[in-house]
Amino acid sequence: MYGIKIYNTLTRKIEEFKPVSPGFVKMYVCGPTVYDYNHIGHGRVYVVYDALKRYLALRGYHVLHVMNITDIDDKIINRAHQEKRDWREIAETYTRDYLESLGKLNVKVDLHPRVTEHIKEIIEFIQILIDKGYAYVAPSGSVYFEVDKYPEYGELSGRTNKELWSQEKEFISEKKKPYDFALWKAWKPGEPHWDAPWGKGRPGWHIECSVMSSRYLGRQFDIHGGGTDLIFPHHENERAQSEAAFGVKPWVKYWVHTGMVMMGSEKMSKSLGNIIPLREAFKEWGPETLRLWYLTSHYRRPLVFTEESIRQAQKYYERLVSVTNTIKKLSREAVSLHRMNDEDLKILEKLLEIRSRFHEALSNDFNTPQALAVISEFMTLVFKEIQYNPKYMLVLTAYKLLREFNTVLGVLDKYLVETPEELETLLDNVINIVVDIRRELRERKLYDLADRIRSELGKHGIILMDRGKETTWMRRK
Ligand SMILES: Nc1ncnc2c1ncn2[C@@H]1O[C@H](COP(=O)(O)OP(=O)(O)OP(=O)(O)O)[C@@H](O)[C@H]1O
Ligand SMILES: [Zn+2]
Repeated sequence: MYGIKIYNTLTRKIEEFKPVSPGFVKMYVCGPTVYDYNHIGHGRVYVVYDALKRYLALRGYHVLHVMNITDIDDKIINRAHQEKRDWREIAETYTRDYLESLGKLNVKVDLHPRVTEHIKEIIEFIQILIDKGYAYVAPSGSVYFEVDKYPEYGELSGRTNKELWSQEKEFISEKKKPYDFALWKAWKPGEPHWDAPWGKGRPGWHIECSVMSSRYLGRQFDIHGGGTDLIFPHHENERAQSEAAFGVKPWVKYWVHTGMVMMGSEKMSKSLGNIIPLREAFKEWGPETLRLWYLTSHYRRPLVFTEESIRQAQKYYERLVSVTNTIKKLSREAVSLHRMNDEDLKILEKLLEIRSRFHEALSNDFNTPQALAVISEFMTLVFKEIQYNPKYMLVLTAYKLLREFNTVLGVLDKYLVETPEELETLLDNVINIVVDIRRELRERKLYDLADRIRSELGKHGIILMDRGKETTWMRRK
């Protein structure tokens, strides 16, 4: 099997993937600021890391996936003021929308830490930075990270020129340097606040991710994700804070960033007003199509929204459903044969070669569009060859492969489970076979075996009634 390789934004190279602890992958992804409905740009981040996690799990790793919820922030406070609502209510409303969206997209996150539930840890972390001389308290009571104390600043984003570091201009008058950034924001009237040793206030944005990732994943972990829009300043700042506080290098082994969902040549963004909310997209195209659409482009590339590209994803999804139904039908009807001819062997080899290329694509910097192209070849093989040569072994192998593909795609779950009706039919068929064999046993006067079958089935509520040579049966409800 292919070794997994992944692109690391920090080194700008595709690297061999080796987690800090063998077999255990710790992954942190920057989640949403819950001040508005999620749009289809956010959905890409959710789906890409979920699919990556599923692939790593398929390759035998245990993955712990943490995604934070930013439930206190300038954007939430502003929204609360605009709408004259409590900031907690705003956060609650859009957290619900976020969690519902994940459910629809079939994204499973292991832990969802919220900032407001980690204020104590945030204060302790800031205190460490102050004690170690990396942070200073301004006269207002705000606390800033002193960027000049961390020599590696700018490496992640490739901004080696300090001129390009300037941020949080509104605090410029009290910062030592224009590029220092807030760890703690002093309280202003009308704003939520918590008590801290240097005065009441609330956490800055970047500190939460350093704190919550280390709280759940330890002081060093494997994958840190989020959109490319977060590389500067957010991830640059997170890295500076964490490496300064822990003295561990590297804090994160692989920085993995997803490209932006674009509207034409612009990033899809609330502030530009060019968004499509996820909940509308679900109604229009369905979550499965959307999930596949995200995977049609390489995760590092921008993904430009067009109706045509979504329609293509929809067609692909319909074909996947159709191939699933075909395989299920064949698996019910296929005959088990003990012999295999050369033609069968060739098809079996083709199936296994497809499987191998599926893994080759995904293990090489998680190339999902290539994996989808390989699955497309698989579908053609089922429709053009296996359908007309439904040997049990070929059908079963195809079924197994489809399940394996879906482990990553995550769009066929409802088609791959047997429905209650299908299970009923299966059970009826199995009982009929047992009853038939029992009739033969009775004909051969092997009454002890026949009686044992009747009493064993009886224990499971299946009652056999003999009348002469014939046997009828019923299920005790
Ligand atoms: N257009 C987009 N395409 C892909 N990912 C995006 C897009 N916009 C935001 N993200 C990602 O979604 C996650 C949550 O982002 P966050 O809540 O900070 O978004 P935001 O910046 O508030 O959105 P907006 O720019 O629309 O206001 C982050 O990982 C971010 O990188
Ligand atoms: Zn973050």
